[in-house]
Amino acid sequence: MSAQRPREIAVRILTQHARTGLFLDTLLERELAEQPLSAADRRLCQELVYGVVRWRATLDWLIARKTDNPPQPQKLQDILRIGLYQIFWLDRIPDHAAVHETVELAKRLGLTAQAGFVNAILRSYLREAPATRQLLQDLQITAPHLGWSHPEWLVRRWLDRWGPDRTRQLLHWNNTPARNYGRVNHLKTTTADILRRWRSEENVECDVFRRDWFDDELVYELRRHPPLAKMPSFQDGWFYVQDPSTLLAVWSLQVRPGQRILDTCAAPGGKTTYIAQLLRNQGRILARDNDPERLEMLRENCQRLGVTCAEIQPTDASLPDWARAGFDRVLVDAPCSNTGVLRRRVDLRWRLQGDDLQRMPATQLQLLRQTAPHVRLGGLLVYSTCSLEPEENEQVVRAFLQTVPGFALEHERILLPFVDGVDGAYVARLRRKA
Ligand SMILES: C[S@@+](CC[C@H](N)C(=O)[O-])C[C@H]1O[C@@H](n2cnc3c(N)ncnc32)[C@H](O)[C@@H]1O
Repeated sequence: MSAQRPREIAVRILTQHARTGLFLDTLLERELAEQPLSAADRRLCQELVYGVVRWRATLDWLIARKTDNPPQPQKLQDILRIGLYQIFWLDRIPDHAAVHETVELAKRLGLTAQAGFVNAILRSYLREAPATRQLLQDLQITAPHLGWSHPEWLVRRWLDRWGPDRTRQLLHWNNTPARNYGRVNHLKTTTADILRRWRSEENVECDVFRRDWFDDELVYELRRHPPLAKMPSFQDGWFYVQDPSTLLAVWSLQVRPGQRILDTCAAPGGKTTYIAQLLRNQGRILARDNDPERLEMLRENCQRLGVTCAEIQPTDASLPDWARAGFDRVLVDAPCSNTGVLRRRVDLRWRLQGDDLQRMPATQLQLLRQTAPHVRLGGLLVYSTCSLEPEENEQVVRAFLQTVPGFALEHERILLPFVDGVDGAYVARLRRKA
């Protein structure tokens, strides 16, 4: 196969994504594995794909202003989006190069007849660039769902709840590329050793990241690093990549060595492996999930991180199960709408539907109800999500407390990106009365 250019690959991924609905990460991984691109071209391809999906509504608004019959056929629309994204969002590509490359791209992809149309729209925006930049800024105030490229129903509910300033901070957060954080795995190394290895052998630049829900010198922001999966320290299981918000649920569990812990929705294991670390592998974790592929990831992660205290079991936790009881700690890290992690999963905002927030709580409540009997008297049940929505958080917990006797709410907390500087997360700790 002849070498392909990053913009061509980006259009192909975007078109496939629109046609098949496959996850962007999957498509990117597949395409980039097949193409011999330089590191810079890979970065450009990734940036175009993620950027265009993230800013889709704003880009389409720009395109619609200049065309009579929006939207254009998929491939043409994607080419225009890529052109405009380079002009208004990517500083490092000179404007004229962005136009030239995009027009050539249209020709190479068989749209020779439309190349003049692409050229006309992009050049017209180049002429009006300062005014358009101002227009885009105004749009963030007058129509934030378009100005910040989010579903309108979601922005409306956030505005009702938090008002314009905080909502804007959240929308900005969601459109900012996510940072990578490594949690040091003390089952395999010490903080001093991994820092030495990162800096001297692996050319990593990192900063310690501290919050009140985990120990100091545990989490590091990886500001510069080689591809994570290729780092020997990653392969050796010296660290796990996760957002610091995910550690709050485990902190709430109050883990002590020797305990028996049930982790009902465990895959791919970010929390299971941290629980094992706090247990110092002394105690038992029963780690369950109902998704075979994710269970495989859980297995690999436990093995890589040296977790020896976990038994992994495929289980549908929404069904009754009387076989196991008497756990000191039970974690229900429930499937949810994921509205707290939209910056990490850029295509998710377009998959979300308003009725997800009616559908998910029933599943979440069912998981809590079926899991509750496994907690020993006096033990703890922690419920967590990465949703910002009350329907999936406090309302589920209230519905549980009203219908299942014998539990008391001990602690509840929501992490908000614009307050805590981490992804969104909700955690409630309930104690089973002795
Ligand atoms: C938020 S994710 C869990 C993330 C995990 N705790 C971690 O920290 O890496 C939710 C998980 O619930 C699992 N799940 C969904 N429905 C389930 C069910 N009925 N029984 C068991 N697991 C379920 C999903 O497969 C998914 O892995």
